[in-house]
Amino acid sequence: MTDPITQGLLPEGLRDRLPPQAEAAANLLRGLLDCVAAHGYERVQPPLVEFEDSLIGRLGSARKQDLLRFIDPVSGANLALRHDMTGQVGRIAATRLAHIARPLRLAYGGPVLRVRGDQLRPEREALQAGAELIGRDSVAAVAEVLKLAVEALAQTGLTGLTVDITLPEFVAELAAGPWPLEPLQLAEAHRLLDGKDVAGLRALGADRYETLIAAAGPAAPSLAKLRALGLSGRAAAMLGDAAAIITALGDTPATLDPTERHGFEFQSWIGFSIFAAGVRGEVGRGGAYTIVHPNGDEEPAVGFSLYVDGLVDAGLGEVKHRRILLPLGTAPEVGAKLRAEGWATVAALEPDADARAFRCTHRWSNGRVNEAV
Ligand SMILES: N[C@@H](Cc1c[nH]c[nH+]1)C(=O)O
Repeated sequence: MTDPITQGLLPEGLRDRLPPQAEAAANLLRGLLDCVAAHGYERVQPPLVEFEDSLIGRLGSARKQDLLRFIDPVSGANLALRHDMTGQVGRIAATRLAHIARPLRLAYGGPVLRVRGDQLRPEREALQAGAELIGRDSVAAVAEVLKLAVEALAQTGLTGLTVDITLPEFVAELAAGPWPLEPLQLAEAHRLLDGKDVAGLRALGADRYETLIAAAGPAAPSLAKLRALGLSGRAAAMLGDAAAIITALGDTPATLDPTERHGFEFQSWIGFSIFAAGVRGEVGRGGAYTIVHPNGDEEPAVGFSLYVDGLVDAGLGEVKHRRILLPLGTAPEVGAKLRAEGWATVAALEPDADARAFRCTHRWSNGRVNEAV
């Protein structure tokens, strides 16, 4: 009989990381957080588990069914595993760090858990690293955050970075002003735009919104098409702000889709996804959003979360340690000196140990470093 437990099987969507990927993941996380820290973002470490209501209430990004929930056997409270750290950082900013001057720059890294994987990413556990700039969601703030995300990803060795920008409130802005829609029509228009359903929009009498589908694409032509619509007010201001952010991105190619909302459930005026060559799915995601304080005050913020697993799977972050076997009885000072020089030393526990069997490229013998044979 093959019993899944004795076979060491894991529940669906969960996996072990083995050498060298486990170390690669830790290296990548450290590299990303070092980059963010160098820009003044200070690390916070929220817990893995919180009150279910706190994870659902904050930012409105999760529904009950998105969380792995359980009853705390100690307190009887309903708890859940975090599925994203942004809301937790918002909670910290709005409570324990409410008295700290804004803008407040915070960083975080750790595992998150989704109840369900999707086709692109069947894994349920993900290693997230991110930064949140709290107290601002201006063009300058968004540009800082987006450029930082790109810089952090680029230093891992990723290439072919591209940024997809969306304006999750743009359609609602048009519906409230220049291209009026009733609330029910707006909800339907959103749904049709999500499905890029031109015929549906016509049937709804929202023909004008068709042009938004055609306008999605590489940033410069997209902006030109959207500007040609001759909009004014906040919708026009959003386009101007998006243009400034795209300019700030410099050489990093960007696309603009003014209607995309999927995956941006809590982001406000701007959201973005980052992709890279050789990595399946997004390597990062972020945008502007609102933090609600205990007294009901609302505070703007902008940030990003990077997803480390795709980078590990692409082979990044692996350090090729030079491994040397120290035969039984080697003086401790020899090992200390070699480690100080950057070697990983592997101490033999028996005489005649075979360096290759311990995956060592070298062996200490005759008082010096020798290639393993
Ligand atoms: N945490 C969000 C991205 C984000 C960070 N800050 C704002 N938005 C996500 O992973 O989808």
